[in-house]
Amino acid sequence: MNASAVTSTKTNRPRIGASDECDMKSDTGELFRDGTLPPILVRASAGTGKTYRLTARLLQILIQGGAPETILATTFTRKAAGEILDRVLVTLAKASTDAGELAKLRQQVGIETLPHSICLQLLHRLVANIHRLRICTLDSLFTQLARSFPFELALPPAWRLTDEIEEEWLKERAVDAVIAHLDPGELTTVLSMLGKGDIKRSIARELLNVVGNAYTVQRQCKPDVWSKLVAPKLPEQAALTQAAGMLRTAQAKGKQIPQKLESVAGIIERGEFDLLSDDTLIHNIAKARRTKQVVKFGQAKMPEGVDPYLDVLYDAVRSVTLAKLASQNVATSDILSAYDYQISQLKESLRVLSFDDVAIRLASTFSSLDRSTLSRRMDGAIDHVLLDEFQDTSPAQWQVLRPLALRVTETDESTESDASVSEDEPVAKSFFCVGDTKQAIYGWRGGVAEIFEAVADEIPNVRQSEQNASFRSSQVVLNTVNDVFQNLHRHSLTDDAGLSDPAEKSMHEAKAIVRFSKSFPSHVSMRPDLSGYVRFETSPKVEGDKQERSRACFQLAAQRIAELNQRMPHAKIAVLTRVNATVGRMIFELEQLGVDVSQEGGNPLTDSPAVELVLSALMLAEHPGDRRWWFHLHQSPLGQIDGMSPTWVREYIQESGLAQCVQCLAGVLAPICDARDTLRLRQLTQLALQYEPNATSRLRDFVRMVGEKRVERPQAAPVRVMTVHKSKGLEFDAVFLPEIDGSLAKQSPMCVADVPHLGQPPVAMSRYISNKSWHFLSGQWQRAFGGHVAGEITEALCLLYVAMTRAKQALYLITPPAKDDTKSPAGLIHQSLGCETSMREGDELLYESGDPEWTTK
Ligand SMILES: Nc1ncnc2c1ncn2[C@@H]1O[C@H](COP(=O)(O)OP(=O)(O)OP(=O)(O)O)[C@@H](O)[C@H]1O
Repeated sequence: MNASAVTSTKTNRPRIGASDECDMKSDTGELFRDGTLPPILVRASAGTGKTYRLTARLLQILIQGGAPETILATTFTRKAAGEILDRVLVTLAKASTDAGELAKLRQQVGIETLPHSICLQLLHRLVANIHRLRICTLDSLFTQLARSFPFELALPPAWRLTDEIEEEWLKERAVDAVIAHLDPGELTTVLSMLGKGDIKRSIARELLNVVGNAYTVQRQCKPDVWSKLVAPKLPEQAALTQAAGMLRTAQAKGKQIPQKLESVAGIIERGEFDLLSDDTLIHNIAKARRTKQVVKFGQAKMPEGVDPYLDVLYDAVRSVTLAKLASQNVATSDILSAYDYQISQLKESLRVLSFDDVAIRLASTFSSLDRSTLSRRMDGAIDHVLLDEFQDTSPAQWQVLRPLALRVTETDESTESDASVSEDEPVAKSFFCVGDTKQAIYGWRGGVAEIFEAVADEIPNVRQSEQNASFRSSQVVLNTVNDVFQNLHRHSLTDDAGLSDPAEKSMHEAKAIVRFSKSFPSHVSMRPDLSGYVRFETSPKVEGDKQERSRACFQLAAQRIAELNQRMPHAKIAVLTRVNATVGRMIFELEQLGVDVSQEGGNPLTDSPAVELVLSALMLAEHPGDRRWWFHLHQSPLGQIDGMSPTWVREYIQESGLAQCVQCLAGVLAPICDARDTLRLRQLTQLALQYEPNATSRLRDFVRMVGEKRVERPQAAPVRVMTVHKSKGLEFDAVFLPEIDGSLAKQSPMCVADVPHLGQPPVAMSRYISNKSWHFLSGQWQRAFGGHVAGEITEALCLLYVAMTRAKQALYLITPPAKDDTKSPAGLIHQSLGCETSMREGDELLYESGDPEWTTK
């Protein structure tokens, strides 16, 4: 190794470089020569140290003299960004003084001669320039970028970002405005089109649903995306009349077929084709055409000679069905345009933007900016791009990142002539991207795992590497993970994978499962010393509905957790649920057993009765005539305040502000509060302080915000409950999955997008139709619908993978009794693991591996 420490003459910063003759190899396997780090894309399985790898790259750049302001590292959460920065600083600090730590750092960055002194110099330099180092979330990067391009992005002066709650309110207000601007005739027509023929009970709810499902996706598309699905023409009237006559008079045996033909002939004559959209005969015609067989009805074949007339019938039904879908698409497009107008007006008047708004404006601006303008306007060039959790990047986000990524990977002259690059210094630029397509669980927020694949195509000379050795999980846990995901083909769900009929939803589902399974790499543990345990069991059999059955799972999980918590009070235990709604139910079961439990991401403050009292006082001021609030306050110390009345509260707020008033009311309640309520009241006052600068005149807006905003306890309890989505990036000694019984596929989507080019916006969009009607669709649309379904199944598998791989040592899987081949995660696990005991009975141990008496390391 011939590495030497040098100091860059121009910038006077510490720098370590490799000689021309010698490559250096770090323990991450990256080679670099003379200050050049190769562009690299790492496919890293769960627990294999993405953060470690990214931190190593960051340190390599810094040690080679990369200036902090030229580095951009993005990750998924603010917490992860903080962890990366901490690791860089702590690593350098330790390596400055400790020989052992220096040896580790040398190994990590691949520089055997790295001295203490350089680490110390770097540390000083970094601390002095910490504000210049961009380690942030994409949201935060985009906000910074937006501030550099206010005119191009047409941003209103003094704009601010909305949060999720405000965004929901604005959405509701915009939908109300859309409804108010439709005349009653338009409203009925639009709703009947949107709701597929039914006039929905709640107009606003239906519109909110449409907006929630389609608005974000369609914003990135061309305006005509909703008109791409075109219905074929109805057959000529003469052909229809002839078909009706021929079908009616066809010589058919038996009773069933003549009756059917008579009935369809009548429908043809009356032109009521939509009655046949879901008809078995129509399905059979479609199937016979696809399989090149004769048309059957029941067991019998259709009489000879009617085929051409059945074709006319089929074409007519197809035309009418697709025309209806096309008109629903137009109605959806109209509603979304009206909504876009209203929400844009509203946001402009309030001078607010959401993260999505910023990303979309940036995406369209960045695609037309040249690279040197980009560098100049961003307060200097970014020479090093490091992207974490890349699988969850959305197409719009990639459009913003792409020019930055291309700038640091292209070696053409335009990039070399950037003003910010000094001529006597080697151009040190680098690109690093890490992610795991098996963990792509944010499809619903616009994340598209395929973008990961697109990077491999778009970034010139990018090297690809894969890492599957986990520093997190025990081999026992990983063996189960390997067995589950590599044996998914054992489930009957994959039986249709051999089909070649794109009109069959089950084929797309089956193919997605087989694809996932075939590309699943074997995971190995780097911690052979770690004891581990996996247990898969059914909960007791209970009478009752689904709610009761899942309650039995939660109770069993709570019981096992209470035992574990008693045996190992310091073990970190997590219960991961599929949906938010069940988090509270699980917490309830644990609290019943006296387990100290907290919720990741927090609960709304309304989980405290003391907070509820303060909110009642505010509601009383807003609605003096409503006795409910009086009644609530009456028995509490707030009811005893001298002169307490709606006027008293209103005047207090007018004179001293909302936060002061909340603090005063909290002070009155303090003597009767336990530690938990006291903390929640303090958090309520803080929330009021944050809310005050942008407060509306209506107190109920504050009350509603408190009811919706999640506020975390400052310190997590040893047992935590959260959704799988929230658990991303986290790890626990033991993980409980008590909600693996739900269907793998989500409910039918509201709309489907046709995305022929990876990572690009959709070229066409349509409302969804049920699988029974897919045969009416063109090949292009069948692929789009199938692709959507496959994407959802893949996401469900990703969700299970993320959940199982959060476990360091132990994994507990609990399901209610069910059929063995049930189409749920539990069914997949049961079949993949080859469990011999059936899932049908309660209290059954289905699978066990490792040491039930495992202990934490
Ligand atoms: N090279 C390494 N040597 C020792 N421990 C490591 C190494 N890399 C990572 N670890 C440890 O392994 C665990 C998992 O690392 P990390 O969280 O970075 O994984 P990850 O790839 O981001 O996982 P996931 O994608 O599942 O969130 C952490 O406890 C981390 O400290």
